[in-house]
Amino acid sequence: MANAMANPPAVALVLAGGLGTRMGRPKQFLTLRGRPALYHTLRAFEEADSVGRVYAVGDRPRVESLAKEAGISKYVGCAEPGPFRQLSTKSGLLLCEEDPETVVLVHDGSRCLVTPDLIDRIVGAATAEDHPDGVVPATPVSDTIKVARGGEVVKTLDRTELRAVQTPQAFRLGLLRRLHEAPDEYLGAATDDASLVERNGGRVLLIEGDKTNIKLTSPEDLVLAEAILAAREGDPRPGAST
Ligand SMILES: Nc1ccn([C@@H]2O[C@H](COP(=O)(O)OP(=O)(O)OP(=O)(O)O)[C@@H](O)[C@H]2O)c(=O)n1
Ligand SMILES: C[C@](O)(CO)[C@H](O)COP(=O)(O)O
Repeated sequence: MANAMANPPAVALVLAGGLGTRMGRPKQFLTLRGRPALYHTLRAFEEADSVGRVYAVGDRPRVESLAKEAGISKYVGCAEPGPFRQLSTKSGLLLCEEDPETVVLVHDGSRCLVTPDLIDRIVGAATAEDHPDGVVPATPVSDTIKVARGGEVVKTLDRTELRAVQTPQAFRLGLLRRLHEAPDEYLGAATDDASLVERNGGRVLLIEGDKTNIKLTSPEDLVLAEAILAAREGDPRPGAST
């Protein structure tokens, strides 16, 4: 009980706005294994013990009806999306009514293969004694990454130091909300939330991510996502139940 008081359950902020330009349509409502992508995302947070409440950002009527269909008992509310990712995060953070010390998990709704295990590991690291300013799941990079300019290689990076980062990313609610008071141009240059903490001099801890926690970005990702879900459900034939 004392431990539960020291570490109140985290809240999740699931981003589901955006146009899906690279996918050709908003991807959070695309069907995977017979369910909208966002359904799978919300279910993972519902099943994660470390999460007490779930907020979303997106088209409110659609998100609410989906949360109901998915049986999300932790669902609290949905904020209006902004014109780009960080303004959607900001909008969602303003809806969160918890104490500033509460851990907030910002997650791409389009990472619909996130697991309760990964979520709980992130919260565990965020509430550990050494109290990092941010916790981010990451995987080693397997391709060689080159810096290019005008179609020509400028240099090749040392990939032993490179990590591909994912969401959920965990922070203290008060800190992340304060960092989102920055001008829109500054927020617009950030491609994830952790980079705002880094630029503010904060300490961001990396924990082992999950290779299957892919982000639906372009059409070919759907094939992979279907296959991963099928394997998790013990079905060797991707798409067989859709
Ligand atoms: N204005 C935005 C843009 C993105 N997102 C969310 O942020 C996550 C990552 O965004 P991204 O993959 O870039 O989505 P889109 O902006 O829709 O895609 P694109 O860049 O191809 O248009 C997604 O879960 C998306 O729903 C959001 O809530 N609000
Ligand atoms: C936050 C993120 O998922 C970390 O990998 C990624 O930066 C989002 O990028 P997007 O272009 O907004 O999809």
